[in-house]
Amino acid sequence: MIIAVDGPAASGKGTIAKALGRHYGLPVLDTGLLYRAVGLAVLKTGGDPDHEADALAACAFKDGVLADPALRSEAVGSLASRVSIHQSVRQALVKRQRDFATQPGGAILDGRDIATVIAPDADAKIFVTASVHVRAQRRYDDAISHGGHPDMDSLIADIQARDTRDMSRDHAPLRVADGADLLDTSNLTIDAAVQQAIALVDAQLERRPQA
Ligand SMILES: Nc1ncnc2c1ncn2[C@@H]1O[C@H](COP(=O)(O)OP(=O)(O)O)[C@@H](O)[C@H]1O
Ligand SMILES: Nc1ccn([C@@H]2O[C@H](COP(=O)(O)OP(=O)(O)O)[C@@H](O)[C@H]2O)c(=O)n1
Repeated sequence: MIIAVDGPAASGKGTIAKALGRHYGLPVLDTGLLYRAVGLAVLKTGGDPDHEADALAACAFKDGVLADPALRSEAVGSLASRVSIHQSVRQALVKRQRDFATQPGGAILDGRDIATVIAPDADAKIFVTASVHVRAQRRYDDAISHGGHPDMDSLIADIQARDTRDMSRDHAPLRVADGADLLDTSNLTIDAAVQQAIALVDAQLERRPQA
């Protein structure tokens, strides 16, 4: 069984994907980390994230990089959204994601194009969203809890810039896939969002054609 969870930055898709993983006993891949690893590698090698050849050269990272806490920063998230517009970069990361998706027993993947490109035949598809303001507030609270000094206006601007880039790119733009259910978490606690996600997945699994 494959469950696809897509959505914009800080919508709560990672939190929901992990909770679904615990509920259904399935492994979870945060595919954003792959693009973040490419963004970080470009930064470290002094390349230009907007230059396709530089970004493609950065795709040959080792799996160990995915545990690097430096991947989690807002700056690397922004670099990730710049390298991810290149078709060759997306192509270089497809096999890793499909191998994970098709492992025996099933898997959950969260990202931007899981239900549209990576696993269009997924058994369940959820598109998680929330208002820009709520998403910026979540990033703000995260930064405060890690001892940071975030600026709300720049967080809002970063999220809006990332949404625009992710939704308007030519290859695998962020959009709600055919057959996906929308889950707006703006006014939901984490627990309520997870319960709704489980209910939506269960309902989609029920509707699956019987083999
Ligand atoms: N429904 C929710 N209500 C409040 N906070 C949430 C909710 N869902 C997620 N969060 C918090 O918002 C932040 C971003 O969530 P995350 O799941 O990492 O988003 P994404 O994977 O979409 O970027 C985290 O600190 C998470 O704990
Ligand atoms: N499947 C995916 C996952 C991420 N990405 C890109 O990688 C960036 C970072 O993704 P992420 O999921 O780590 O970002 P957050 O939602 O956690 O902020 C996104 O803004 C996208 O541009 C993508 O293009 N396709």
